[in-house]
Amino acid sequence: MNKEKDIKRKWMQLPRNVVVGHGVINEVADVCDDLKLSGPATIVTGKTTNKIAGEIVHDLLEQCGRDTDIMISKSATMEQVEAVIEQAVQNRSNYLLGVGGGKSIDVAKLAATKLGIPYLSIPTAASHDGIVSSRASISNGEKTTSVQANSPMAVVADTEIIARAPYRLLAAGCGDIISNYTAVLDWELAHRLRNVSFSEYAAALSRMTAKILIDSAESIKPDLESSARIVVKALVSSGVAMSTAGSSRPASGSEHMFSHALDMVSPVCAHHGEQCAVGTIMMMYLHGGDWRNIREVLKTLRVPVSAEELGIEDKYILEALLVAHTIRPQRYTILGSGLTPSAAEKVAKITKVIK
Ligand SMILES: NC(=O)C1=CN([C@@H]2O[C@H](COP(=O)(O)OP(=O)(O)OC[C@H]3O[C@@H](n4cnc5c(N)ncnc54)[C@H](O)[C@@H]3O)[C@@H](O)[C@H]2O)C=CC1
Ligand SMILES: O=C(CO)COP(=O)(O)O
Ligand SMILES: [Zn+2]
Repeated sequence: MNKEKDIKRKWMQLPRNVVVGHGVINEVADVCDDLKLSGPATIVTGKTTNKIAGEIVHDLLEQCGRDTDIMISKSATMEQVEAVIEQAVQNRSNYLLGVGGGKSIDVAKLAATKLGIPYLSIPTAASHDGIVSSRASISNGEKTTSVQANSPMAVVADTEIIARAPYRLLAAGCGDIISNYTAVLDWELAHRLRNVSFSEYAAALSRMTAKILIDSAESIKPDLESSARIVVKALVSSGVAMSTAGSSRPASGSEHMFSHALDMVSPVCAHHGEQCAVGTIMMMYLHGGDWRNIREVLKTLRVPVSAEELGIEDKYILEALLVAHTIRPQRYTILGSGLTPSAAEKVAKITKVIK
């Protein structure tokens, strides 16, 4: 047998340009020129983020003679993806620009992928690591699924804009990064118990990103552009880990399943990264790891560490813990085939997530 034929093939998609810094939004037309993007474009943004950056991007492109349209997306659902596709086809758009939080970027990402056109990722907050990744987290009304999508052709992360966003969003981004620890532990477990394919490089990059962020925790503070820069770099690095793996596995495990479950069961939700952070404390306890240290670092960063701080009732934390394993049944994690009600209460109480 020819052993060379057994070597797995891999196709990694990464952005061509990653532009990070003060005022870089002003370079958006140059980035489009560099990528040879021409013709009409559609900006996918949110109601708030349109005022913060969507309109700026629109005006900058129009000033350069680029016909640009704005579409306000309300949520990260298939419906919104279809609506963007319809508008982009009507406008004969040659490329999209996702401007805003994780939801606008994910909608632009999946719509561009389905249309077979490029897109740019222009985050207005460092709240999630989907800025760079080749995955889109889309809800079908019941569950959030992680869909394979194209990586952005370019990322334009203006740290001046990002630093002006509420600190809570930056803290949420830190939570999303710190959750890499339990995500990788779950991935290793699935590799050992279920023979799930595993990438040492993606896992090491993901863990290293979380470690660098934790080591920088003391210097991450509100209203500091240098803090926004630290977190953006970590989010880019974590997204590259996902793109390297061709899966969200390096950055999404049981703690993310808990967060997605909370989105389903709780009438009130906190930010994605905040919910993942609380999930990380509990899943680290289940893994037998140093959950107390994770909790302390999150407190230093002013990331919520309890149901009360999330603004979510204890009963929904318990409900989410009980259904989290059903969110992605194919994704094996420390939750296995589910927790019993008494185990769920125990983990949430011991880790001080509920009283
Ligand atoms: N595709 C991927 O690999 C990943 C996807 N995600 C997804 O991303 C989403 C979470 O991202 P988020 O940004 O937390 O959610 P989001 O898009 O809902 O934004 C959170 C809030 O922040 C506001 N906001 C954004 N920038 C602002 C600014 N500069 N000033 C004031 N307000 C601002 C938005 O208007 C929104 O109300 C989830 O749907 C999650 O599943 C998260 C991580 C990775
Ligand atoms: O949020 C993610 C990584 O931070 C990845 O998204 P999923 O949990 O939808 O796979
Ligand atoms: Zn996440």
